[in-house]
Amino acid sequence: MPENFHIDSPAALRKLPVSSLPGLCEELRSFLIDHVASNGGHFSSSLGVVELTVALHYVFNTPEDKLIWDVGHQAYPHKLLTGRKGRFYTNRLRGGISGFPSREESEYDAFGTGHSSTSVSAILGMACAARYRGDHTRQHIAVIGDGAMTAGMAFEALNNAGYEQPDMLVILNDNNMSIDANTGALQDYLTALTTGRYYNALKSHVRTLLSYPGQPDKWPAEVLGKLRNAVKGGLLRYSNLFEALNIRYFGPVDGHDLDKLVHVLEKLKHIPGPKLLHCVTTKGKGFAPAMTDQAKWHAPKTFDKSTGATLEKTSAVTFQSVFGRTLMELARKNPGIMAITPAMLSGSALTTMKKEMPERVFDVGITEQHAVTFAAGLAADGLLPFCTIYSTFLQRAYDQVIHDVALQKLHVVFCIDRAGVVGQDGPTHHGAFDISFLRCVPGITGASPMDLEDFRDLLFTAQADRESGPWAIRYPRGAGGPAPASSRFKKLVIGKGRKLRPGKDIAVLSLGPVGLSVVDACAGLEGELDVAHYDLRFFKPLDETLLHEVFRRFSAVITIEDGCLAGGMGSAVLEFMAEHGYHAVVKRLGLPDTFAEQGTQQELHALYGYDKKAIVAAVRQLAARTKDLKKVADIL
Ligand SMILES: Cc1ncc(C[n+]2csc(CCOP(=O)(O)OP(=O)(O)O)c2C)c(N)n1
Ligand SMILES: CC(=O)[C@@H](O)[C@H](O)COP(=O)(O)O
Ligand SMILES: [Mg+2]
Repeated sequence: MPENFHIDSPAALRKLPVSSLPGLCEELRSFLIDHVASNGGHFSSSLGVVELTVALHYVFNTPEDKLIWDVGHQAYPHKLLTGRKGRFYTNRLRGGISGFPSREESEYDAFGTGHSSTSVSAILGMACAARYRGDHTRQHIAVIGDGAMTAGMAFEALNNAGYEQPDMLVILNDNNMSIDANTGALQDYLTALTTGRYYNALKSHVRTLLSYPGQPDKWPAEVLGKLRNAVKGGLLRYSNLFEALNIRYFGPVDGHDLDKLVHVLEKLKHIPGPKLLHCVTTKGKGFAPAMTDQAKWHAPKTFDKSTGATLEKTSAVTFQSVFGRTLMELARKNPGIMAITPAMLSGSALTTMKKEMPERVFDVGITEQHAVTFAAGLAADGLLPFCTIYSTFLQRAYDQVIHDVALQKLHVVFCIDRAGVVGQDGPTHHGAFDISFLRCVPGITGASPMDLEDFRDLLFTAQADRESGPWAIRYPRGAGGPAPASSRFKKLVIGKGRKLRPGKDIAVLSLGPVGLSVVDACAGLEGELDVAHYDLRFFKPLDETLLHEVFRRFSAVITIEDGCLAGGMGSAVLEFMAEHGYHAVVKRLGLPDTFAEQGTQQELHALYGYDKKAIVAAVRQLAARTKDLKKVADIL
């Protein structure tokens, strides 16, 4: 057994001599490589912060001292060192530990994360709370990556911290990568800092100047003092972004050098006020393939650890690949089309388009709010932005959707990726709420394709009519049934659904790819029940003609959506029914009023009652119930 393998608590860690720490890091790395190779998960960010994690828990008195991991996808070594090594085999699995820090899971997880750029605000809140209580001993540390630092929210927090001046430490983990290459002027600035071109070079020139022999004798003390103040307080301070915000800047420091890290962190413990330590690390450190192709190894599926070869090969055509290809196809014909992604270039399948037409694809950093208003600006000036955002991250930009796009009737097409349950990322990442929060925004056209061909047609239709205002097209993570049969586009009628199957016993209304499970369920019920199936396709505007037909013909209706029930498509159908005075028994299937847990998408569809089996059961149950009701009505 490796020497330090038993270390799974910071208390035990702190008993080790500093000289043992590199050995522990090696063991943690090899555990991580083994684990992710056989289970998949977030990988290279965790590999990059092994030394930093060990040093932080070594120097600081966690969990009394508060430590927050931004995004939290790099927190695997933190989990291993804080009592979760034994349960780590359940990481991201249904019922297992979360892939992100979670307050419910451990007292060492000072703040739940998953979405980016929250750590500085949260640690500032804790630091101010401690100050208010008169607690001046507790330490407050946030670890934030260079990608996460691009978000407005991180800067809002720094701005506030520089003003409030509580004792807190921000560790900027600069690995020069987001998921894909980090973009933006900030990254250039950080690179300049790490290569010592500006701030540290200036600092050292100033030091030399101020200690030049003989000078103090020649210049009057008052003049020298003024010069010193001017240089230190003005020139030096304003040549560093963080110093300019009243946050003391330290670094850059090699984030893999344990001696150095322990030494610097010990020192910083005793320096009051807000401080930022610029730590330089390598994403994927210790696993050669991950250091070579860092984007690919952000969150791999299972792989062979000796070769780096992927083990899970799938031939399924995904919504993402169809999206990437279709948008390029449309953009070749329509010069107004632009693509925008807030730091999810490869996840949103825009990498190829970026290569082919770089000036028409904007990776704007982790800036969902900016991404939406930037798209609004492009649209206001006559271009046709396809603003591609994961459903869960669009939550951040709700006001921008309403105020900057919808209110001004701008033709922005929101491509809402990862809609519905996403799988093992769990509650922080499920795209549960978008139908509900978009359905109430006036003027938006909201749609969800059932299959890949329909998806292409929706994308085509969304760009075809410049007067159609904002669009939202939601689609899930992963496979979308058979590949599109046709390479031609059909212009769809906005707000029109389709009847996929006539029937007389019961009607099922579906929205999006869950419709494919309904198709299977109906086939399974053949000969037993005659089920009608309607694909609503649009959740706004609703297809009122279709709904009149449904409620005139059926007294039992099931609605199915991959999203939350509260305010969702089923709710819209109920509103329609009430408004038009129809009476029917309506059973809604979708996500209940809880935060959906983690698990594979299939597991979650089953758990929340909208996989094929659950649909069959729901149809049978509702059919039996309405039969009974009919009998009672006949007797009465
Ligand atoms: C609000 C939000 N937008 C996007 C993401 C997706 N995301 C997760 S990690 C990541 C990159 C973060 O880069 P960085 O902070 O530098 O950490 P690294 O991966 O380099 O360790 C992105 C874009 C997210 N989690 N939250
Ligand atoms: C931590 C984070 O937010 C991303 O890494 C996210 O897990 C990516 O999800 P996809 O794998 O669905 O792109
Ligand atoms: Mg980074």
